[in-house]
Amino acid sequence: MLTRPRHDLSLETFCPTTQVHVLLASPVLLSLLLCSVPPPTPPSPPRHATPPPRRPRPAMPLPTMTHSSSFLLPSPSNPPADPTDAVSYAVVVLNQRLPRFAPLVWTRAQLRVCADGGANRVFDGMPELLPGEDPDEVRHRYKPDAIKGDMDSIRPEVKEYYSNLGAKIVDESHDQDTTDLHKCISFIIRNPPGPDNSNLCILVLGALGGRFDHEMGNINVLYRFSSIKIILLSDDSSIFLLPKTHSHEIRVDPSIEGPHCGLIPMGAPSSGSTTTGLRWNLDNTSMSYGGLVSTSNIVDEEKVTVTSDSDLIWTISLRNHA
Ligand SMILES: Nc1ncnc2c1ncn2[C@@H]1O[C@H](COP(=O)(O)OP(=O)(O)OP(=O)(O)O)[C@@H](O)[C@H]1O
Ligand SMILES: Cc1ncc(C[n+]2csc(CCO)c2C)c(N)n1
Repeated sequence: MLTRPRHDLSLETFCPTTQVHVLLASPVLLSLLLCSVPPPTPPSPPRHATPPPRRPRPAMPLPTMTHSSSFLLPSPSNPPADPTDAVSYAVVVLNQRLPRFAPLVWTRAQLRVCADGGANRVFDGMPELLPGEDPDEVRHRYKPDAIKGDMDSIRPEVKEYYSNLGAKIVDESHDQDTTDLHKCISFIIRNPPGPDNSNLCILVLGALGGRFDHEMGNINVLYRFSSIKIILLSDDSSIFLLPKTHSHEIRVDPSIEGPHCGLIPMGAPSSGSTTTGLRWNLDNTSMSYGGLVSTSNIVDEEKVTVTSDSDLIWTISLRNHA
């Protein structure tokens, strides 16, 4: 409710008419009154000069961003009604044990990049994940398009092997300020597998577990490239950023993921986040790192929606057989 501003109080408010009449009857009192009367206040500006109080604008609905883990399904999901909506996937392999679904994700992707020692993991790990097959044939089939990084972890024979198969090998050891994952993401953005970056989704294998500084650096990449869809994957979890510029619809396929999930305001506090589809939903709730973060939440519906005034990290557990 608006209160009347102080400067609008007039003399009349202080001197009801009856009192003024009594005072006017005595000349002495009249002169006293004239002395004690404060100098006339400047006339208040006409009402129309004061801008009317601002009404809050009705909030523009945010565009919706949809998310799905269908790339983890053994057979590709229904093709989109409009083929221009088709997602183009790129995969980045980091220097960590390959998740069990690495061969599947590799096959789904149209561009495959190894971050330095990630090439060793593909060389050693793909034949291990496909035990019934000839290791040389597997290595030949799972050839990276590019290997990027500061090249202090790739073994010389692995480098030579993939170089002979035509992989692009880029030594960026001169840059000691960005991680190998960062370098790989920059490379993919400059060489997208689709017509542009609008329907690009980058799947990162081996981003979690292991060294904590690496894990935090990997999550930081989600923030540094917040306009690009990037999904960090391990055997147990999938993690991605929900930028505040959009409202989010997360399609959850219970055959491959859930029920455990989390929503974490890592970069900045949120003064209002709202969700549907979770066991413990938020209703314009504040969250902060150091205050409320949503962990051990449970997905209750196959569609989860999230809107927030801050970028949030979404994470969901992956089922063991995915
Ligand atoms: N233990 C780990 N946990 C999580 N991610 C890792 C781990 N080790 C490596 N990575 C990821 O794999 C990428 C390549 O790692 P690699 O060991 O080849 O190089 P590095 O010199 O340790 O990494 P960087 O040059 O990026 O500091 C790293 O940038 C990081 O993203
Ligand atoms: C404040 C600060 N901390 C650490 C590094 C070192 N660093 C960051 S990323 C990276 C890997 C390069 O492949 C290295 C060595 C830095 N430059 N600045």
